[in-house]
Amino acid sequence: MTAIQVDGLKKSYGDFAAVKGVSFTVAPGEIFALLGRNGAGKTTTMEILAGFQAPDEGSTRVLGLDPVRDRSKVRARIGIMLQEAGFFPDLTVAQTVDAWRDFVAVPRPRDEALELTGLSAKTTTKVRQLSGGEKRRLDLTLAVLSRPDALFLDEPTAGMDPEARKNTWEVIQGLARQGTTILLTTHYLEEAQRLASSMAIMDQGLIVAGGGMAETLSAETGRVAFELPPSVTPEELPVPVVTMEGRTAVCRVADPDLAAQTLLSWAGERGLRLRGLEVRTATLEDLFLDLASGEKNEKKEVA
Ligand SMILES: Nc1ncnc2c1ncn2[C@@H]1O[C@H](COP(=O)(O)OP(=O)(O)OP(=O)(O)O)[C@@H](O)[C@H]1O
Repeated sequence: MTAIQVDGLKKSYGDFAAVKGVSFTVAPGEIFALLGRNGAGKTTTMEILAGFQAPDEGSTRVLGLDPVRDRSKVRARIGIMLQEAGFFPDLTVAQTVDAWRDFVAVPRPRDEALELTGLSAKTTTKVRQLSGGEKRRLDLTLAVLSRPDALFLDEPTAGMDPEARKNTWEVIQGLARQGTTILLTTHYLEEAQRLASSMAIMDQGLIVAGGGMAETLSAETGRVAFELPPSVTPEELPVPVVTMEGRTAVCRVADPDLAAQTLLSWAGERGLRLRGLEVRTATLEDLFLDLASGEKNEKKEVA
């Protein structure tokens, strides 16, 4: 059973192909991150799933329904938080939530929704007096009012301070634990890595990497970095150095623990210290940088 299914999705704006054949699935209760640079096609994909736009080609299913043909049924069961919220600036937070509750069949009580997103203290504040991060939280409040089965969150934590971001992660994780399927986009890779169990990285309308977060990252090379001892050249080391970042030697290896052990015993035999030794498995950021440098190399080869 899948909550969201996308097969061969394509969408153009005039002559410009924004999404060029995208496929992925999201299981019920899963948090799925759609990642990629500005203009990669993430919002377009999300808007099609939320029924705001029709695809040119391909099929999409949300909770087993067609987001265009079964638009009203889908809308009743999903929550949406897009990049730009259309609030009335002169309404208070409470008035905004109350107005929105009128559109929802069985809405959460206003106070419960505001408590959930950490906005209880701002009930009587006018929307135009909210900070950027607080507006995102108000948007999230409206998205969860209907207790949706699937949530679409386009950059949900943009503009939030670290504490608000962490609180929002907890809200999102809590909703997923209760069974809500969540598709989110974000430019914060640490956020995606922390929240999502699956992901797709889009570039120029195509998925260039994707799958389970843990599986994808464990297939990537890890990183061992340390300060190169003054008397040593990178060529002498028992593990190949890929880059020097100032005096820091960086090795990219499949098994970073083993590489660190090899380096430490090599240094020990020579009475050397590897200051600032850092050993870690791959992060999403490494994957992004690898994709970007692979692309650069391809461009060089073509040139
Ligand atoms: N209504 C539109 N008309 C024409 N071009 C559009 C329209 N909407 C989006 N595009 C273009 O399609 C491409 C993909 O846009 P999209 O908003 O899906 O990207 P994104 O991955 O969400 O980017 P970001 O991270 O900046 O939000 C961009 O080049 C954008 O300029």
